[in-house]
Amino acid sequence: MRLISSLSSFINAWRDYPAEKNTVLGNRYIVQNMIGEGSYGLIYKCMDRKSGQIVAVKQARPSKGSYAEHLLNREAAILKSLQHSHIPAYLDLFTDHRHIYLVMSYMNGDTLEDLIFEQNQKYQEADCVSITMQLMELVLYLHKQGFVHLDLRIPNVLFKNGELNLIDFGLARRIGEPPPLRKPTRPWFRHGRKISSEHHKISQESEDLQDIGHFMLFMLYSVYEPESSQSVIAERSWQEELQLSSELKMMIERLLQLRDPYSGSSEFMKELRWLVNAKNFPSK
Ligand SMILES: Nc1ncnc2c1ncn2[C@@H]1O[C@H](COP(=O)(O)OP(=O)(O)OP(=O)(O)O)[C@@H](O)[C@H]1O
Repeated sequence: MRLISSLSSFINAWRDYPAEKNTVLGNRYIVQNMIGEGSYGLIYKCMDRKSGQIVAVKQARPSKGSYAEHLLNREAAILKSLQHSHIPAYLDLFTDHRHIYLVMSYMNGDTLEDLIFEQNQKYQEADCVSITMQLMELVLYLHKQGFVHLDLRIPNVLFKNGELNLIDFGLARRIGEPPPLRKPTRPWFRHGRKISSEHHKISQESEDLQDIGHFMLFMLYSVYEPESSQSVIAERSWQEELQLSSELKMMIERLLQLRDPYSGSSEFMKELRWLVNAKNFPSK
């Protein structure tokens, strides 16, 4: 059994072996380096020899077969319908040696995941609120266009010189469209209260809002220091571990549907703006 599983991982690693520097994809895009490796895609920074532009080229991960191709095709269709300077622009979709590639504009920045876990950036409440406002501008745009992102996580937000870019529209869909074939699971924070079955009946817009709640908690945990006096590490909820203002705590609880959920992204944005004014936080 163990032999079969190590053989299959070996085969998958071989199938997903990334393209080398200077490989020409689709007879047009020259690989500079691989910039990302997600569960469903391999992403390269390339030079488009036709336009001379630097672009991002995402290949459906060969070992993930038709599901990865399905996600890449969806992502291409959605990017085609969007036009925003902080969302990658659709440029091309092509097949080369039976592999599918999506070409999009190259977005600058480090992921918020790298900033927190590799570069040890710390986000206080004011930073968290101002970054969330920037992200919400994009989420509001998406929702107004009739789409939901459904994967608003720290590895999908890029940050550079105070500018925020949103990527990875592989799980995004039109509001009202049936869910994708399957959806990756994500880590959840321990809550002070159990989520009732009532709360599972959530609209798609509020799925994005729930993700924003977790997104904010990741930022806020960057300044969390466990108490050294605790001899036994008891499991505590985020409400107990983080020292948040009562207003922000209540807003996150509403996002996570632990109390009276928001009616939609506009209501949450209105509250965020109110909080920025009330606390005199920088809005950007
Ligand atoms: N348009 C882009 N511009 C710059 N970098 C990008 C772009 N798209 C993706 N990347 C880089 O590649 C990484 C992985 O991309 P992406 O999240 O789209 O892949 P994925 O396979 O869908 O990943 P996941 O398993 O996290 O869903 C990103 O974290 C980012 O560093």
